[in-house]
Amino acid sequence: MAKTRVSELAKEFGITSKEMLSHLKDMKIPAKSASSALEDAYVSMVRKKLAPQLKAREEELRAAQEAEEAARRAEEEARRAAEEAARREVEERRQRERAEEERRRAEEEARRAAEEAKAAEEERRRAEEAERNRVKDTAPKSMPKFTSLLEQIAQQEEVLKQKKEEEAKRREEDKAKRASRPQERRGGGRQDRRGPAAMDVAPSPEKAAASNRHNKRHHGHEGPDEDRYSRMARSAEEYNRERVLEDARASVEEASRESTGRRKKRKEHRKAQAAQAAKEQAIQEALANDQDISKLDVVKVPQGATVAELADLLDIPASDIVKRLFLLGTPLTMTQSMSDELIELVADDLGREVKVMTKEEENSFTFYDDPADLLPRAPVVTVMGHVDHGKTSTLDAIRHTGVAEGEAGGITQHIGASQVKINGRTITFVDTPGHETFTAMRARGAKVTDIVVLVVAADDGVMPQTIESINHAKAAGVPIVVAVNKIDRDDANPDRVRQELTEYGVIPEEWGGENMFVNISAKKNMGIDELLETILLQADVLELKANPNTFASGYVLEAKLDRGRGSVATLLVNRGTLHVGDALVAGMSYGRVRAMLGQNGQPVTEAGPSDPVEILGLSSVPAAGDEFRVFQDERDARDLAESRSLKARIEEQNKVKHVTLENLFDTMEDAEVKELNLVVKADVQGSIEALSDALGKMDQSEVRINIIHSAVGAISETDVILADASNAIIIGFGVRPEAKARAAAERDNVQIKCYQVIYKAIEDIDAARVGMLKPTEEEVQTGVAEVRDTFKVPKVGIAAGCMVTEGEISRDDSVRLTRNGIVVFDGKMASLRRYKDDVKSVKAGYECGIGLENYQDIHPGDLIEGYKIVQVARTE
Ligand SMILES: Nc1nc2c(ncn2[C@@H]2O[C@H](COP(=O)(O)OP(=O)(O)OP(=O)(O)O)[C@@H](O)[C@H]2O)c(=O)[nH]1
Repeated sequence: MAKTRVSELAKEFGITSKEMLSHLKDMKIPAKSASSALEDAYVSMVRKKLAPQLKAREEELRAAQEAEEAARRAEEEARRAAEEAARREVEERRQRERAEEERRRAEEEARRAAEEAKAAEEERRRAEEAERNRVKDTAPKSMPKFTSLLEQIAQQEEVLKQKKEEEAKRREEDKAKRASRPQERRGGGRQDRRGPAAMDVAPSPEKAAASNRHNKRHHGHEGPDEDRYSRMARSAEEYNRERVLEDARASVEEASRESTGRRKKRKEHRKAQAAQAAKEQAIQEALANDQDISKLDVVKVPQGATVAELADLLDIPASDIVKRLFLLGTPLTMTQSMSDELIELVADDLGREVKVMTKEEENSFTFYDDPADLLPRAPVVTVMGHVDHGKTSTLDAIRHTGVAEGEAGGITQHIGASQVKINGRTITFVDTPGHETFTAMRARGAKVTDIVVLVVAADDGVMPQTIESINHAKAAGVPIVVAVNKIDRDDANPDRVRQELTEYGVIPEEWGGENMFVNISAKKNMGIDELLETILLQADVLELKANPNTFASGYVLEAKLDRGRGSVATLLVNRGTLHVGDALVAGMSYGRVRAMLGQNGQPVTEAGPSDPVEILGLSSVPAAGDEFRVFQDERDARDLAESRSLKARIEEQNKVKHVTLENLFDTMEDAEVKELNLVVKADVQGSIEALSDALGKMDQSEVRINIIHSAVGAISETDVILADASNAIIIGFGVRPEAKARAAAERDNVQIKCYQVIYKAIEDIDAARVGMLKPTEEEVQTGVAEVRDTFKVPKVGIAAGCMVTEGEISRDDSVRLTRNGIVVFDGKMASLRRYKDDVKSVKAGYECGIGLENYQDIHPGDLIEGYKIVQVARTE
């Protein structure tokens, strides 16, 4: 039940605190600034409300990320494709060049081979010719025979030559073929080179160079013997690769420049956010540990501080602030209080950091837990529902203790909350059913309930308090589990209950809603286990956790003054573990835990998160809903409690003096309003709350009822002194005045009224209120006199000689002079005389002289009516 800051919540949704504040405003959730603490109820409300938005945002982010990723991938792909295309282009060009070169070389070779063959043929023919000529010259008789032999040789040579030519031609064709198929040749090069044609022809110098180049390239360096074409091809390849790479890089850079800019901005924004968050965290941690946040250059400013107070806190001349306010268009004087926004604006303008502390924040604690320290805790449940729908019976069935039948005395101990175990798990129930307590606690900032069990009688359906309960639970953002009760009754109609509840947004899960429903009969003990299991299911959804290994904190559920045991308070721990002997502060009370009792009155030594426990040992009686916190040092606890009491007293005193522009007119009008001041003392806080609730509902337009002080405990002498000083009545519930108080009341004439039942007190107060109503004014005629004559009286003017005909006219009556039924004068008498004597009154049947104040125009025959304004008490 730790609170969550607006900034944390905003972070969770990935939005700015400002955006979150605007959402909160829309949802009518009170939050002043980024560091305002929010109740869990509000937090869950916000989470619920903003969940779709969060989801949408996540989607958006994911889509953006995906788009970015896709763009990046596309860029990469494009870059790779461009590189590949460039590489392929270079490769192809190189292949084309190589093929061209090969072809050219093959042609050259063929041409040279043909020339060589031609030259050799020429040579041979020339040698043959010479030989023939020589043989011819020296030939014997057998020459013809020899000649035919030569001819035969020549023929054979001719055949050989033809064969050679054919062979050369075939080789040429082969080469040409090989040149046009470089890949194939490379692939099967070895075989080809080993082939018969290759064996015949010695490798050409070009071929050797090419093979050299191949080897050298392979070894990563180039030699002077590298041929021109391969050099050209290589540099072309390099040039192309460089150019393509450069282009690709440029386009990648161009494409990513925009997103880099965005990334940079986002990074800066995140950095600023992180710094802000770190600072807020530091402030909150410091506050949580009661450290001085001024070390962080942050000034704590109480909410509603005046211009002068703010100046004082910031240690600057007030005129500086007044000037800034003027420029901001909100001129205020030194003693006027400032809104949170104004305080923050002005401080910001001054380059200062402030933390506006709400009263709640001043009195509440903020704790930080490492998520690793959090352990599951039991859910805390409040049972609500319409009167007589079976709240008590349900709780009773759950606890099997017979509370409903034995409320008057069946239970040994009643500490305000109880725990049940089911399937080895615990559930804590707040004992006081009904939304009044729930809301009263919530109004004090105490968030004790995790789950509401709404009991609806199946025979009665949705009733006014059912709706109220739903509204209260919803306002607090607490999930509702519906227990449809009394299903044992013949006229039970659980489906109708489900149907009716849908109208109020409570929709069963099986109908697509969010609420779990269980049919039960508290009386017949049916469905109770299922209800408990459902509560646990709901609790699982909530993932309730707390850190048990720290100093305890939580809320006061109920507190009272016990005759024998002193101040007794039921606490619900929501964090840490409470031990006997711990020093703690609860509201304005402090003390050491002298003893701790569990739900059945058994002594316990410690209480962990979600455990209710009754403690003894506090200095005074805290109020229900007060937050409590354990301190390491009792002195710190006492100091805090005392400073809180002092502050409360000062505030009480200052209350009447506070005038702001907003309440100025009210206060002026209030001068007409009567006040009935009360000092209320009671045995339990609940009675005080019930009374103030009832008083709040009375018509206070004419008589304002102020409870100037209320507390649990006997009526003391100080109460009487306070009542005397403030003209108040003392009301006591279940308490009596101490002897000294009684004596003081008698001495100071202070009324003390003691009651046992609340409605009687309310009746009396209402009677007193009516008694104090401004009486109505009524005119009462006193007498009538007829003007018979007029006289001139020296120094007075005209006086009328009259005869009183009706009643009795007195000197201090108001008079009306009428002529022919028309009022010509309405005012006071200047004189009333009989003969020469001034008289107090004149009765009917007597003559008298009447002078009117500042009026001379009196005629015989006029009537003078005497009248009085009397105040008549009202009966409402
Ligand atoms: N038939 C039947 N009667 C029930 C059941 N549960 C409660 N009742 C009766 O309903 C009446 C009201 O029950 P309570 O438990 O006092 O109801 P409640 O809501 O606590 O009432 P308040 O405290 O007055 O608001 C009692 O007479 C119970 O006996 C049930 O399951 N079946």
